Amino acid sequence: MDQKNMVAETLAELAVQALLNEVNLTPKPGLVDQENNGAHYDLTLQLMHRSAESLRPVFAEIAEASYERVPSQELREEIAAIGRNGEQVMLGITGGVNTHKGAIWSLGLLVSAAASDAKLSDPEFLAERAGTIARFPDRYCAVASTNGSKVKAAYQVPGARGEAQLNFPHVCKVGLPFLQNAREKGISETNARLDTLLAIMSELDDTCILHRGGMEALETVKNGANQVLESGGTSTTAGRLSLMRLNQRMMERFVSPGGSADLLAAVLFLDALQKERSLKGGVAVGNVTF
Ligand SMILES: CC(C)(COP(=O)(O)OP(=O)(O)OC[C@H]1O[C@@H](n2cnc3c(N)ncnc32)[C@H](O)[C@@H]1O)[C@@H](O)C(=O)NCCC(=O)NCCS
Ligand SMILES: Nc1ncnc2c1ncn2[C@@H]1O[C@H](COP(=O)(O)OP(=O)(O)OP(=O)(O)O)[C@@H](O)[C@H]1O
Repeated sequence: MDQKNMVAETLAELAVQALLNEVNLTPKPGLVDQENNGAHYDLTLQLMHRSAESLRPVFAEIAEASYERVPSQELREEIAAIGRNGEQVMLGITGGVNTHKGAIWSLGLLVSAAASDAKLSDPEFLAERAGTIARFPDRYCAVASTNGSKVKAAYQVPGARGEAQLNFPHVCKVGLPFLQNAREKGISETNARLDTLLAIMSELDDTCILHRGGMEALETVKNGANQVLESGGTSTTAGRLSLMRLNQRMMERFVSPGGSADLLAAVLFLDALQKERSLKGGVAVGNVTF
């Protein structure tokens, strides 16, 4: 196996593991997890697993296409075609159900950035490069009426595309520092990840929530997530009770934070990649890697 294949296989494995770790994390409010299907009639844990596994070749193809290439419009358009095909692969596996559309987008861009230079390990630098790729126009992008496009027009929020084009602020400025901080406090890995999800939910304008429940539901979710963290987080009894109340409110409104789940997967991907590349000797100093 040559270097390019090795990089592609490793990145695809890390991306799939990030998706599996996100969906297996339990108990998440509104989302599919090991206890229940959250606010979803058409999703199950098994379907999410099958969908995640089906995306391995898609992420590998994105990595191969991006290997040792600088960001450009050409690269953007090439990986967009692979990403769109990935959505079809996903829909074929799930019988038309959207399991991982947002995740293909966010992780696909981060995989592309990581393949462009196999020595890069700094999460913020990788997110910045992914943002650079996302900011190039894609001439072949269909003007589709999606849930996200309707909500973005109605509420003037950046959505999945904006989050990437802004260099993933909810991953780099919210999720990753929160995860790191929770670990330093000695909080268990499961609770640290749950708290990280809540931190993202407390700030993100998630178009999944806006689409189903409008601004009132989004505010309820943001405030509720904040309350869990202010009660001490999911490792405390008060925090767990607050999480149960939030989950109940979300189930009543039938809303689910799919965008926050995708960005948690992005956090877990960048975190695992940094560990993997640091072990192999890639040391990031600021924006320069030696
Ligand atoms: C940008 C995408 C997600 C479409 O965005 P749009 O807002 O129209 O989408 P839609 O409502 O169908 O899905 C958005 C999904 O993003 C996630 N999401 C929601 N809110 C957010 C947010 N604020 N930040 C990040 N992700 C979010 C959710 O999972 C949601 O389901 C994407 O499907 C796309 O354009 N793909 C084209 C292929 C491509 O360019 N790929 C590039 C590399 S893979
Ligand atoms: N554990 C999870 N549970 C549910 N959704 C998730 C999970 N992880 C990620 N997601 C993301 O959530 C999105 C699916 O959310 P949702 O079902 O609300 O979207 P939709 O099918 O576009 O809208 P709707 O179901 O409101 O018509 C996917 O794009 C996926 O990436």
